[in-house]
Amino acid sequence: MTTSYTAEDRQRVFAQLAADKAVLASKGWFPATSGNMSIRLGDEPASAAAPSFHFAITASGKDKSVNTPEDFLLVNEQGKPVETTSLRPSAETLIHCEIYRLTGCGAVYHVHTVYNNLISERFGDQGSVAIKGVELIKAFNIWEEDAEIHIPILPNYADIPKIAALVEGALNRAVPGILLRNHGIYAWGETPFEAKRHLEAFEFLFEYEYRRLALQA
Ligand SMILES: CSCCC(=O)C(=O)COP(=O)(O)O
Ligand SMILES: [Zn+2]
Repeated sequence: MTTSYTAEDRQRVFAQLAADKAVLASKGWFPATSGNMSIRLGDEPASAAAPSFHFAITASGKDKSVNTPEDFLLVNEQGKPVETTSLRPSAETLIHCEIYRLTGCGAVYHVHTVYNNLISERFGDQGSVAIKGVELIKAFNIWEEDAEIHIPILPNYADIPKIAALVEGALNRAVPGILLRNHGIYAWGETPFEAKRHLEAFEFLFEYEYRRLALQA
């Protein structure tokens, strides 16, 4: 594959990942080394028609609340490293691959929080959670009044390829995120800025829904 990005692009993307990782870590969203993040390199959309692409992703098992020179590596559309490195890509890289392939997005961020775990468990049996009439739904570029969104929830198999195989069937094109039951949220966007905005909106909505249900109890 001829790459359409330079060494400077690689450094810029690693720096963006480091900056966003620090912000998400400051919110406590990477407990116990959990979570992973990736940003696609190059300008080509990762569509089915052009399935070759590279992305930078967090190395597996790292403490995401600290910055080191060994936090990120480059992989291809199959999740295989494309540079010589001792680092292992995230154990969940195949889920990132599938999200890029299906959506052509530019960044995928994944975090584990108490609220996303509780909501995914509460609504896991129905396969999605509905949230309606909250202003922050506009963060997903959904502007209709009193909008309702349905966030898909997948089972949390230990076998990551088994989860990745379910992403296509679960994807809701209007909603840039998927919950894994009792695990966490994957959120994506055309840019890292958008992926982070979507992630923050999801987490707000999960806390909102948890507290709304608690008020009713
Ligand atoms: C202790 S977290 C379990 C693995 C996980 O769900 C996760 O998000 C982090 O895995 P990675 O390989 O990306 O560090
Ligand atoms: Zn995870």
